[in-house]
Amino acid sequence: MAPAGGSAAIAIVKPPPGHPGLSPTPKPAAVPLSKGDKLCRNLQLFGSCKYADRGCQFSHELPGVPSHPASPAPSASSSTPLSTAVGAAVFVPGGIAASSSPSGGPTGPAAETGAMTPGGTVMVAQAAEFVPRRAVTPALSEDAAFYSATGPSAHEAPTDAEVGGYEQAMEGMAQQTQDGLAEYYQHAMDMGAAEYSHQGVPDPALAQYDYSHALAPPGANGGPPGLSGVSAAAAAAAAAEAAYYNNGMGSLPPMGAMGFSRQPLQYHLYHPLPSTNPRHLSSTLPSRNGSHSPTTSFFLPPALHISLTQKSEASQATSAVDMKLPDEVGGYTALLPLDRPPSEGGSGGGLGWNGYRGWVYKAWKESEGRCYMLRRIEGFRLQHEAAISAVEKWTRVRHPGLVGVREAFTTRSFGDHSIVFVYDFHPCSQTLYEAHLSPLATLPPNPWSTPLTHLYHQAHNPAAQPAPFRQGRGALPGPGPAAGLGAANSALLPERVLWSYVVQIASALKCVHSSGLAMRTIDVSRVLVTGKNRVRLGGAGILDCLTWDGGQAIPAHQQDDLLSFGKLIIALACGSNTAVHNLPKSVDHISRMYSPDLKNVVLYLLSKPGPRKTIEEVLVLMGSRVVDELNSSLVAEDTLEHELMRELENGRLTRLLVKFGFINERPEFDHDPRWAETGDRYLIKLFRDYVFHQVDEAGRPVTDLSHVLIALNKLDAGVDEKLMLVSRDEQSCLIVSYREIKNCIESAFADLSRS
Ligand SMILES: Nc1ncnc2c1ncn2[C@@H]1O[C@H](COP(=O)(O)OP(=O)(O)OP(=O)(O)O)[C@@H](O)[C@H]1O
Repeated sequence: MAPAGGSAAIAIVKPPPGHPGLSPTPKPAAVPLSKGDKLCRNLQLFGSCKYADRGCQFSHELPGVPSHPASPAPSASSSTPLSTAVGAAVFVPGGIAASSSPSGGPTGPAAETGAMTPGGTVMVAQAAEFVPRRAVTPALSEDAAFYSATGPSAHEAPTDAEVGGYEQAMEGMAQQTQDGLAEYYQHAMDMGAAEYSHQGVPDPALAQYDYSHALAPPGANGGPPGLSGVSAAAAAAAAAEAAYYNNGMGSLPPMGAMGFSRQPLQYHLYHPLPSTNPRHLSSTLPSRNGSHSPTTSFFLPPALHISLTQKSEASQATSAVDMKLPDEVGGYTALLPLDRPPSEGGSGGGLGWNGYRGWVYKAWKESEGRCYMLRRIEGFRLQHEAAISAVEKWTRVRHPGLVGVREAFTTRSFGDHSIVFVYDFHPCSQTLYEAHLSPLATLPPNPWSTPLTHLYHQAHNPAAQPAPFRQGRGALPGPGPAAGLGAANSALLPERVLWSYVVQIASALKCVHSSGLAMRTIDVSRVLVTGKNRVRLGGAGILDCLTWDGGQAIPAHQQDDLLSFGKLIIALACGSNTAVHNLPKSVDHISRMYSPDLKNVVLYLLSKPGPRKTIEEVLVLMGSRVVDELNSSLVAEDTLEHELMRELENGRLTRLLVKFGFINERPEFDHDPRWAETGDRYLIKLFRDYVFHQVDEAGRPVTDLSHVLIALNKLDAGVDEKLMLVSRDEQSCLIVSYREIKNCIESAFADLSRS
């Protein structure tokens, strides 16, 4: 297309050979120009510069174009769009113009000077490339090589400058990405760091026992010395994997040889810790009326979620090192020691069992797929077969305040004569001593617990003490140690918590004593704290077995239980295990710091044994405290609460059933024998049949308790759900909602009550 020339408002110029629109070859480096030689950018961008005559120092002369092109003569063509005007510049899209001519550029006179951009501006051959101010990355800077997303083609070998610029740009990007990731992973590792220290990594405290020699030397598992536990485990797993594949697919080596060790879960990936941002936090806090916001009420509260996950992990925990323990003991496998060494506040396999040393393990019962706690009494030789039968009685005692007893057996699997007592396992539990009295009571609950609760607490209040159950001491302000009583812990146990413990222990003792047994292990190092303010008596049946006397001394042992109970309260109230040695001072401390009720209970428990001194009497003495405790929210999220809830529910349903009975068993009401058969009452009668008198196709009675409970609960709630009631002769059928039936019952009962 050859323009006529002359009348065109803007001359068509030939794009320069090196223009990126014509050729993918790199742009030659710009020749340095003086200010006066540089083309004004206004001219490039807008086609004119209004400061051209008012001091703009840049050049306004387009090469080959008069500095002030003659104004086009007013003509019809002046109103014609530029692109269609005769002689108008031809729009040359970048990249394709190159193919318009075999010579590599558009032809014609106008092509000599410049090309028109879509904006109608002129691109000039020697114009300096416009570089936006934001373009600061090396790849986009003036000196950088031209970057093509597809990379240089084979016939266009990139120059060193291009390669350098590109690499520099990529390195910059990679560095940024790496920094970001490194920061992210560092954060993640920080959050999970404590987790690693307890999972799959030997607890250093265990090293001082017999297990120490079993610790793998640095680098023994293929990793370099000093390799962290996690990466060492990963290396071991990788080595095992390599061995597996090198062996040929499918020839799996035995598990032990593979040495796979379980990787700790990254909880923060599944359940991010709640935001500490006050704006976000407010949405997770209960509202003023105590209810949670609708957005959060669908989910478990974070603390509960973490605690449950923590307990689950503690149950699954295994040791990454060989503890030199038997593979199997009486059907229990995967033994894991739970004793804490004295350096961590435990007795570390103390001689507290009538002079015998006791050890505690978590173990799995393969046949049940459940976890249990084994307490092994080392070096004990059973003299009387009957002694072990004493444990059988204990297996029948079930109480939420007692660590359940499962069985007992003798074994030589440990290389000696041992007797093993099997109990329910309560993950993440501590003894009362560890929780409240140990000078090291700020340590985590036990070596195999995951520390997420601590992270949670730290995230919210870094200054707060970490352990989940330690809300009593350390966190709350108190008057300080009980002076002169050898107090091991500085803060006062709140009375509310103390009463909670006392009531729970008394309730468990009552159950034990009324079963004709005696605990004999009421001591701060035998009572377990298994949840928030939840305690359970542990070690049941052991002393019965070790000091077998045919059960003759049970009454005396029951009296001892009461005495020990009093001593335990003193120890907790005074914050010291030795406070009981200075009774007058201890009682004085209690009367100053706690209510008179508590002092009375303690004095009663410490009084002389006698036939009239019983646990029932203690409960009477506690009086309203027992009721308070049952209504208390302190025992939330635990068995006791669930049992209480069930009681409440039963009570509610019982009231409902009583109403039913009243209504249906009153044929004589109002001198109308058909009262219960007519009006709204007929509906109730049909509903009673629906709930209690279901029959199958053959007319046989169906006794489905869950159907009864579900129907009664829906009735109690008065839901809108509809149900179909059918008469016994199947001649009438009614569709009503639970709400309507509830209203009928209420009004019928009200009629009865009025009569
Ligand atoms: N039933 C149980 N379930 C879960 N863990 C338990 C159970 N019983 C005890 N433990 C754990 O075992 C640890 C040691 O308990 P133990 O009763 O042996 O205390 P101790 O102070 O070491 O006494 P001793 O060594 O004299 O027997 C406790 O810290 C507790 O975490």
